[in-house]
Amino acid sequence: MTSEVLEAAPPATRSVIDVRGVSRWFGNVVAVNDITMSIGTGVTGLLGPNGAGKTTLLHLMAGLLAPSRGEILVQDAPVWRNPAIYRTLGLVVDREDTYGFLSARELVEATATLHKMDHPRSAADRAIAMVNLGPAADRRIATYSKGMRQRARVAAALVHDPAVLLLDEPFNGMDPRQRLELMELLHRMGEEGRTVLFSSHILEEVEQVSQQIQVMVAGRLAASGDHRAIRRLMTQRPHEFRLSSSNDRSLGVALLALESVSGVELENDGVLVRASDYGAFTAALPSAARGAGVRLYQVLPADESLESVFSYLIGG
Ligand SMILES: Nc1ncnc2c1ncn2[C@@H]1O[C@H](COP(=O)(O)OP(=O)(O)OP(=O)(O)O)[C@@H](O)[C@H]1O
Repeated sequence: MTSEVLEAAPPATRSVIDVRGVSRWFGNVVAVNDITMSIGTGVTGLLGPNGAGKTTLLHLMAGLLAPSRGEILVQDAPVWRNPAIYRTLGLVVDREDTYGFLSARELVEATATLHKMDHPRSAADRAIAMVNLGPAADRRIATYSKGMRQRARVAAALVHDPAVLLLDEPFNGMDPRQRLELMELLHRMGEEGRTVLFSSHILEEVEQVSQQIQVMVAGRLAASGDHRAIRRLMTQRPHEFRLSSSNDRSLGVALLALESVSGVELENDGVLVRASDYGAFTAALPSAARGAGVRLYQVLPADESLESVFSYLIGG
């Protein structure tokens, strides 16, 4: 499985974004390494740890960066050196800086004017309503919260009603309510037949919004498919847990009898358990402890860092 892409399920719809053997390097750094993927309509999550190359890939898709190798098509047209494609695309970059002296309405309207829309004012009103920024739209952006600023940028990216919307870490810095609102907006846009691709380094976040997930690690495409299949790939793998209980030795003995456990180690203040199957182990643990007459105090994954999950996925 080392460098092979784990194809968990075929894309649900016809391809809108076609990435064909694309690489991009900066000097010696290979940010995107020979990626081939197709993204259909609806919402797709681009999941990967920091530095995986997500931003670079999104910028390549938006026609902001030239591929060092390969090509990207959006609706069958190449994106690089093709300004006409900007009508089709909206990009929300992962940056805080927006012109703070403008109001959201001015920013969004200016963007509509740049797109040479016939009625920039009404297009701006529509986009602002879509992101629920109405009451604050005439205040200076400098006075906004992080989440509001993000929504102003989303409105600017949406103003020309693009078929494809790309968002780089759009949930960063949002509070739970703003997050939910943006999730609903992305859902709605996907259901309307648009192609929405957003990046994130949080699996739970991606799962909540998108059926389809593309996983990137160290510049490469590590896995691709339906969110349930990706979750399975990430959970049905060797896993370590640190447990503490009323009697660690008895617990250790009981756990060794489980088929899903491949090793048990007594530590100073607990037990380290190696489980061959995350799902099976967590399901069996409570009754195993009960059966041994042991009270569980704490169950903590010992290797839950996202990096360890990803390095497992790419066989590292
Ligand atoms: N303009 C550039 N010049 C040199 N190196 C770059 C440039 N842009 C990106 N890189 C490098 O390419 C790699 C991928 O970066 P990229 O920002 O695309 O990753 P990412 O997945 O978006 O990560 P993050 O979530 O941290 O932004 C990193 O090693 C980064 O340092």
